[in-house]
Amino acid sequence: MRHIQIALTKGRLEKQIVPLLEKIGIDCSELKDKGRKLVFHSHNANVSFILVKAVDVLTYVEHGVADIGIVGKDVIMENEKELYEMVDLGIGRCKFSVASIPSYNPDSYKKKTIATKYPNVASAYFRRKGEDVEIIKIEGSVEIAPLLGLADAIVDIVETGATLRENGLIVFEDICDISARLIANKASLKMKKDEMFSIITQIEEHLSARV
Ligand SMILES: Nc1ncnc2c1ncn2[C@@H]1O[C@H](COP(=O)(O)OP(=O)(O)OP(=O)(O)O)[C@@H](O)[C@H]1O
Ligand SMILES: O=P(O)(O)OC[C@H]1O[C@H](OP(=O)(O)OP(=O)(O)O)[C@H](O)[C@@H]1O
Repeated sequence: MRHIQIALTKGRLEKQIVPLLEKIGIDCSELKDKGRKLVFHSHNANVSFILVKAVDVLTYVEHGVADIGIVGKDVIMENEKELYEMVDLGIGRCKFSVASIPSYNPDSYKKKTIATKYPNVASAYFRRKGEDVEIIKIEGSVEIAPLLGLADAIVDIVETGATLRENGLIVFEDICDISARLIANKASLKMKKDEMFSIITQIEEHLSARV
């Protein structure tokens, strides 16, 4: 069996993907007891894992350093890359929404300012609606922007809605649902076809048996 390198998004998704990999028989013991290490090996399969930031998962997979990546649809939508999106893993579920303070008027004709960590997703959404908006890129804690008047509204991820609620914001429009995806390097799918499809098919079978 040829070696398969899997790039995992550090944080939320990493924790949710481990049970799925274990269900298809890939040992993840090093990942569960990881300390500060960033590279891990499976003890029963010729598979290793790297833990990187979400957008870097795309970069490692696009360049073929990783054969497979696990990353949110939000990150795929924001960053155009040359890779294959193979499986909706059904984990890391959340949505993209437009949110603001209750006095925000989404139908106003005044040009709006939108704060977001996802400028490409936000501008594409408003372009589709035929609205010309100004986008301000923010790196985190985006909910503060409408509260302090930096922006009229935000485009951000909503999962439980707690962050919006606790900051007095409400959802005005839902843009789309998000979940984690298995992505693959194009060349790896050809060069390591058997190993790649063995992993992908087992994951698909496991997911379809669950529903
Ligand atoms: N409540 C949530 N907030 C953010 N992302 C979520 C949430 N729920 C699920 N996700 C998914 O989990 C992925 C990883 O989120 P995580 O917060 O771990 O990383 P990040 O926000 O990209 O990184 P960082 O916080 O280090 O900037 C997201 O890209 C998204 O697809
Ligand atoms: O609907 P909820 O369950 O409250 O989750 C949504 C929040 O989680 C994310 O932030 P994250 O924790 O990644 O921090 P950030 O603000 O630094 O991006 C997202 O940007 C929202 O702020």
